[in-house]
Amino acid sequence: MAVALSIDGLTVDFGGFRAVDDFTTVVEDGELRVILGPNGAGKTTLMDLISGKTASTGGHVHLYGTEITNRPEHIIARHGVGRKFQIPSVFRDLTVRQNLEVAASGEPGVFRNLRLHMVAQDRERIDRVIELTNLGPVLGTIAGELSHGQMQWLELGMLITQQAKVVLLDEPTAGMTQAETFKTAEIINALKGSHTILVVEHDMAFVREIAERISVMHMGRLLAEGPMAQIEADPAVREAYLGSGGIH
Ligand SMILES: Nc1ncnc2c1ncn2[C@@H]1O[C@H](COP(=O)(O)OP(=O)(O)OP(=O)(O)O)[C@@H](O)[C@H]1O
Repeated sequence: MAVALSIDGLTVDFGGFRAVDDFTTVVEDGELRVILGPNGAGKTTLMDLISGKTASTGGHVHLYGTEITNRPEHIIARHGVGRKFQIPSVFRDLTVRQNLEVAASGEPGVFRNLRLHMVAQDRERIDRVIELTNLGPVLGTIAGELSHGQMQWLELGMLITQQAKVVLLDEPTAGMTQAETFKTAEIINALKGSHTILVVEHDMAFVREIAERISVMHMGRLLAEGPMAQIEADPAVREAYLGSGGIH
C-alpha cells in the first residue's frame, strides 16, 4: 500500500508550549483516519501544521513522498491537501452545479472556469459526486440558499471533484441534525478506499459509524493508535479522558 501522508516527529512550540509534540504517524493511500482527543489535545493544530496554516518548529510531513513541511498554505493545497472548514468556502452566489464545475476545472478565476466544453472526465467526476452527496435535486439552487448539511456536503463534494489527494475534515458534523450526521457518515464510508481522509471529530456515534484506524492525541502527543475496540480498552486513553466527558 502506498503511503499518502507520512508525519514524522511533527512539533510546534508556541513560546514554550508544545501544542503538537513529536507526533508521528503514517496514513496509507485510501485510508480513513480519525483523530480523537480531549479538548485542547492539539487536533486542530495538527491539521493546521499539515495544511501549512501554522508553521511547525520541528519534524517533517511528506505527501506521497514529497516533503511539504512548512511550505506556504496555497502550495500545499496545490500539492493535493484539501481542507474543509466549519464555515464552508463555497461560492455562495453560484449554483451547486456551477460550484462543482469550478472545482472540477482546477484553475483559479471563477468565470474563466465556467466553460461549456468541460472534458468528459470532469463531467463523470461531477456526476459521481452529485450521486454521492445527494445534491441532485438542488443542482440549480444558489449555494447560499442551501441547508447547513447540504452546504457541508457541497464543500466536501468540491474537494473530491478537485481530486484532493488527502482531505482534512475538522468536525464535519458540527451543527448537523442526526439525519444529516448519518448522511455524512454514509458519504465518508463511500469514499473509503478511493480517497485518503483525516477526520477530527468529537461525536462518538459518528466516529463509530466511520472509524477504521484511530489516532488518539493527548497534550500534543500521540497517545494511542489502532482500531476502535483497542482504543476504547486502552487504560491510557481512559485516563486521558477522565473528567473531560470525552470518549463514551
Ligand atoms: N497560535 C497559538 N498560540 C498559542 N497556543 C495555541 C495556538 N494555537 C493553539 N494553541 C493551544 O494549543 C492547544 C491545542 O489546541 P487545539 O485547538 O489544536 O486543540 P484541539 O485538540 O483541536 O481542541 P478542541 O477539541 O477543543 O478543538 C490549546 O491549548 C490551544 O490553546
